[in-house]
This record gives sequence, structure tokens and C-alpha cells, in this order.
Amino acid sequence: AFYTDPAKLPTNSFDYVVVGGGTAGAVIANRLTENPRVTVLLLEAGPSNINVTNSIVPLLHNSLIPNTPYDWNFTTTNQVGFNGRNISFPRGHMLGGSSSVNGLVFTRGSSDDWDAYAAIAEDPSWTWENIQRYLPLIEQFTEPIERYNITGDFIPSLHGTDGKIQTSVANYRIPLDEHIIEASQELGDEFPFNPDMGGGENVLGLGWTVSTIGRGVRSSSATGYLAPEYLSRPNLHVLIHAQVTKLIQTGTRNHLPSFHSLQFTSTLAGPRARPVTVRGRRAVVLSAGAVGTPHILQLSGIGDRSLLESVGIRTIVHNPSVGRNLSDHPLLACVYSVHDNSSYDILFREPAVFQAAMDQWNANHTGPGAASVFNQVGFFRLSDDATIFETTPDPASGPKSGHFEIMFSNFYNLPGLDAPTSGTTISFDVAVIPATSRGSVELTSADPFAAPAIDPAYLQSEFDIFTMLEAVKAVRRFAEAQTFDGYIIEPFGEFGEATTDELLETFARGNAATVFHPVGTSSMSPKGSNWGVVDPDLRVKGVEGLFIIDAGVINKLPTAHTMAPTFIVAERGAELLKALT
Ligand SMILES: Cc1cc2nc3c(=O)[nH]c(=O)nc-3n(C[C@H](O)[C@H](O)[C@H](O)COP(=O)(O)OP(=O)(O)OC[C@H]3O[C@@H](n4cnc5c(N)ncnc54)[C@H](O)[C@@H]3O)c2cc1C
Repeated sequence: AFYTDPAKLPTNSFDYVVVGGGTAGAVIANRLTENPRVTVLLLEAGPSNINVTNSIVPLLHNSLIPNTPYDWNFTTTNQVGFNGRNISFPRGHMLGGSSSVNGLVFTRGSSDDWDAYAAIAEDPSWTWENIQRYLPLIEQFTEPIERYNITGDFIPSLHGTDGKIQTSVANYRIPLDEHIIEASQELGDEFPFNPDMGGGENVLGLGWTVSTIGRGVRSSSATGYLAPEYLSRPNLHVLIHAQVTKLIQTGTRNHLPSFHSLQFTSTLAGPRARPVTVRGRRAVVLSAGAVGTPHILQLSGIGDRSLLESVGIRTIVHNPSVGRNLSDHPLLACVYSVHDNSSYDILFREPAVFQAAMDQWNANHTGPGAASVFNQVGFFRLSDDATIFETTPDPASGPKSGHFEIMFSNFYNLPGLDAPTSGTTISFDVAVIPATSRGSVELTSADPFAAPAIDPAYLQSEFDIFTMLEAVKAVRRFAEAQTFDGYIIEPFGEFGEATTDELLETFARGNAATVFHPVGTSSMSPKGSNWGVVDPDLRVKGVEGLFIIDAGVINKLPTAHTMAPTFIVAERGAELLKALT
């Protein structure tokens, strides 16, 4: 059942309480309640996803962040590597979490990435081979809403057809597509075409983006795993507007502090509302994401003693790894002015064009509204003799993993920044993949409603800045392809003026942002190791009754956007929990 008022809950004791109705939390709640005898309470701080148009219409996702009710509206600390700038750090704040607000890109990572997770955690159950069985549970590949011939744009055998999340390629084609594919054919040595990045053995190269879109509509963990047929299960209770403020120690078991209770506040009643206490008899599962989960742990006395003491919180479990090892993909937009009357710059700028697109989408879910903004992405490697490898060991998980990504879109794609008021542009956004800078999420106050300090430490390592600049240079070589003659006019703004390495670095540090992929703050590490937050079975170290299942447990950035890897972690986490019962 679905609730907005905690007073309506039938009980305050459940088999499991899951914190965070986001990407992972919705999976856990769904899978555990497949057994009608298991009761689950799922608590989500944000509002419902139902009828939120900008979450439903794929093209509108950039408008969900920042400074909306659907975003936590976090800001990073001042970033040394960004010339002291801070940036907005969006996280989904609604049912479905970040899968309800994100860019819909569905990429799973390379086999090397998953094998690295297994190696780091010293647990072979996390290898690429072993996680294969979760993929069909997640994905339901669908035909694009427009009747395009997609033969050759994907490899059917790599996709599930019966999972909970609908995916598709190329829901709305744009003139830029042809140029990107042609450029890849022209410059195939450096930018080879990849017919499908979903196979972990072959994620490098450029290809059509698989997006979480079904019949022109966003598919999220909320639409998929919390669909009406699941919400109607009598053993599943989903409460929104419920912000968890603290876990409560309920005793000791096997010499470990137990955490089977927690407090939350209904935000509809304001932060001064009386906290409600609920109990998870079998376990409490934290799925509040790479920021929310470590923040809750710290508020509950689980974290670095000196940090907790600094805000007057008594330490129950001293674990300095909580909230540390924050890793994210830094992004830099390389914008070109182009001749393109179909550029989304016009659509977003001119109300009549925008309205026509929305009218079309409203009529039958077709047109630009039906598509994500990245019809293609590509993952690439630095050359083996890149000078950085003289001083830095290659941080990629292996030869099948990338060093940088390029994402292609047909407009000025810098969410949160004002687009130019005239002309038309395309954006080739680059990102550093195995970024080696490590940051942190730290509480700033014992007040659970005070935002934590988020320091992703962007571009603070030699490798990260080197790779960012190499990625920009790769973009410039790509833009030299003949197919762009008469289409690309010139590089736009400061990007065009950054003609030396020094100027390029200034441009990067002055303009880079994020692809929104934080991981690592609840890192999975070997059982018994002296670092990390969860064991390979996703139990929180040093306590009883508490699990973490979200993007934070991923201990290293994948050659992928992080939603699909989070779904994999969640399906595996649900299986591990079910095995306990
Ligand atoms: C703007 C944006 C664009 C992105 N684009 C892509 C993309 O195109 N492709 C891709 O693969 N990845 C993308 N990502 C990343 C991807 O969406 C995330 O890595 C993934 O969804 C994380 O899943 P999660 O379950 O860990 O956290 P989330 O999905 O964020 O879920 C956490 C949930 O917990 C709730 N919560 C937090 N604290 C509390 C609390 N105290 N009490 C109760 N509830 C709480 C939150 O409101 C949220 O619903 C994007 C992310 C963002 C923000």
C-alpha cells in the first residue's frame, strides 16, 4: 500500500525497513515482498513520481535539477581542482530516486570493472560472469516509439526482454546522428563504431545509447519496481515524505551493536514534527544513495570518531571509511557552433517550437520529447604510451575499461547554465572514467536536516587532469572529420580560445562539472579488512542487523553511467537478503 501520512501505517514493526525509495531501494522492496509472508516498509524522503511530467517526458530531464522539489539541491564544497568553484550536486529526491531524474543512459560497465569489484572485495560472486544472471531481471528491451530500423544499432542477445525496466535505442533521430556515425566510420582507428556497449567484453568505441525509455516514456525504479501491481501487495508499505534522521541501537548481538530501529520525520509536517520510530525485525536496509547513506550512518554514531565528536555525536562504531573514498566522473562540455535548424537550442529557446514538441509527445509519445539527449556515447582509452603512465600506474580496471567518455548531444548541454540566446550548438561532453581523486561526504551538524559537506575532490590528481585534457584533444580530432564540413562552424566560447595546454587546463578547471555518478562512500571491501564499510554480502561492518544496498557500495568507478550498475547491486542485494530468510 502507498501512504503519505505515517499515522496511517498499520504497524510500526516490519520484517524489513528500507531507507530510500530510489534506484536500489525500490528493487529491494519489490523483491523481498515477492514472498507474501515478508513485510517491508519503504521510506522515501521525497514526493511521488506520479504525474511529474518532467520526469515522465524523457527530453525534459535536465529541468528536474537543480533547485526543484525533486532534487536534494546539494552543492559541493569549494573545489580546489575547479579553481575554488563549488558546483551543484544533484541527487534524486522523489520515488525512484535518481532513476526518476537522471539522463536515462543505461550502461553496465566492462567485465574488467566487475572483476575488479570482485577482486577488491575478495569475493568471486561479484565477477562479471556471476552478475550476468541479474541482467534479464532488470531489463526489458523494447522497440523505439518511432518506427526506425534499428538493425545493427544494438545486439539483441545482450539484452533482457522480460525485466522491470524498459530500455530502447534511438527514440527520436536527429541530423547530428548521421554525422556522429559517419565520423566514426571515417576515423575508425581512433573512434571505432561499437554495435552494442552492453556486452562487458566490448564496451569501448562509440555507439547508440541504450536508454531507460519504453514507448517514449521514462522507465525508472518507481515505474518498474513500484508499479501499481506491486504497490497493491498487502505486505509492501511505501511511505513518501518520510526523511530518516537516525538509526537507533536496539541492543547487542554476538558482541556487535544491533540496529533494528530508526527514526524518521514526515516532512509534510515540517522538520519540527515529532519523529516516528519503526522497527525492522530482520534488518534495516540503507538505500539512501552515495550521499544519504553515509550521512545517516554518521548521524547514528557510525563513522570517524573525530568527525562525529566535532558535532557532538557519540560514536558507537568508529569506522573512518564511512563517507570517504567518494569518487565521481568529472565532466567538461566542449561546445561547437553549428548549422542545424533542428538543434534543441531552438526547441528549448522558442516557446512555440517547444510547445509543438510537447503537443506531439502528448498526442502519441513521439517526437523529440520521447528521446534522451544523448543518442550516442563512446568510451575510449588513452594511448599505451601516454606520458602519464610514466608516473602513474594505469587506474583503469583492465584493458577492456575506458579512460574517458564522450557524450554527444545537439544543443548547449550544460544543465543549470544559461544557453546562448542565439545561434545553434552541439555539445561533445567529455568525462574522466577511472578518476583517481578521492573525496568525502561528511556531516556538518548533528541536525539531520543540515546538508552534509560533499567534497568530490574533482581534478585533484595528475591522472584526472591529464585525462580530461586528452579527452578534449580527442574531441578536437573527432570534430575534424570531413562529415562535419559545412556543419560545424567553430568551437564555441572559451573552448575555442583554449589553444595551448595551459589555456586548456584553465578552461577545464574553470568550467568542468559532474556527470552525477558518485560511488564509493560505503565501499565494499573484504570481510575482516580494516577499511571499507560493507562486507561483500553488503552487511555493515561492526554492527548487526544493518545492510547497505545502493551506489555507495561500488568501490571504483565503472566504464559506465552508474544507474545500471546500481540496479545490478540491488538485484544481487535482494537475492542475498532473501537467502537469509
Ligand atoms: C541528474 C542526474 C543524472 C544522472 N544521469 C545518469 C544517466 O543518464 N545514466 C546513469 O546510469 N546514471 C545517471 N545518474 C546516476 C544514477 O542515477 C545513480 O548512480 C543511481 O540512480 C543511484 O542509485 P541509488 O539507489 O544509489 O540512489 P538514488 O537513486 O539517488 O536513491 C536514493 C533515495 O534515497 C532517498 N533518501 C536519501 N536520504 C534519505 C533519508 N534520510 N530518508 C529517506 N529517504 C532518503 C532519496 O530521496 C532517493 O530517493 C544520474 C544522476 C543524477 C542525479
